[in-house]
Amino acid sequence: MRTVAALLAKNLRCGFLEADDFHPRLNKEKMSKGIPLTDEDRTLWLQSLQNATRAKILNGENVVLTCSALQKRYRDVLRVSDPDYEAGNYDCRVKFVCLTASKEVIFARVERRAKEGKHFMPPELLQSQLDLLQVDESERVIMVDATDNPDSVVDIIQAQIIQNKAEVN
Ligand SMILES: Nc1ncnc2c1ncn2[C@@H]1O[C@H](COP(=O)(O)OP(=O)(O)OP(=O)(O)O)[C@@H](O)[C@H]1O
Ligand SMILES: O=C(O)[C@H](O)[C@@H](O)[C@H](O)[C@H](O)CO
Repeated sequence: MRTVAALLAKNLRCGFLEADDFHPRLNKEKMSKGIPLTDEDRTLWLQSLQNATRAKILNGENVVLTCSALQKRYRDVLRVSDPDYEAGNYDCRVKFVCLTASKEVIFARVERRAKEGKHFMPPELLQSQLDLLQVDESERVIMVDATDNPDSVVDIIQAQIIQNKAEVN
């Protein structure tokens, strides 16, 4: 996500936030030992992400946030960043993009990155993340194939955002 999000933010000429930077040290230590976080571990983290994106929105800015917002209830916390959000209104200012790939592709990418010492996330945690992933069509999450090259992925995301806007208006 970081790869694609950084490019998207550059194209949109806006800021970019990485949710991993908001984890307390204990959460990162837990994950690096191969222990999945609990909902309790995620509560303050999601709240701090909500605060950060809300500050951008209130300042009239766009922002791209990379975040494993795996569950609808996590995404709902982030939707509240939009001061005009009304529960269940999935056309609010907070848009979600889910980058999709097979478990094998994601595992290989995460494994390579971990071996290079570039990230705390061990690939063994992937299954616990996939077990939590929940996306319902009615939520209008934009689904994009992450096996394309990053430039194409970004083009597709931008086109999809425009199309969704046209459908709502
Ligand atoms: N479209 C792509 N094609 C090939 N490799 C990619 C692509 N996108 C990302 N990668 C590679 O996959 C690895 C993980 O990518 P990235 O760091 O963007 O993922 P992430 O979703 O931010 O991960 P996490 O959620 O664990 O932080 C990186 O080594 C990156 O170079
Ligand atoms: O809620 C969580 O379990 C965490 O946020 C994870 O999703 C990782 O931090 C992420 O996948 C690695 O970037």
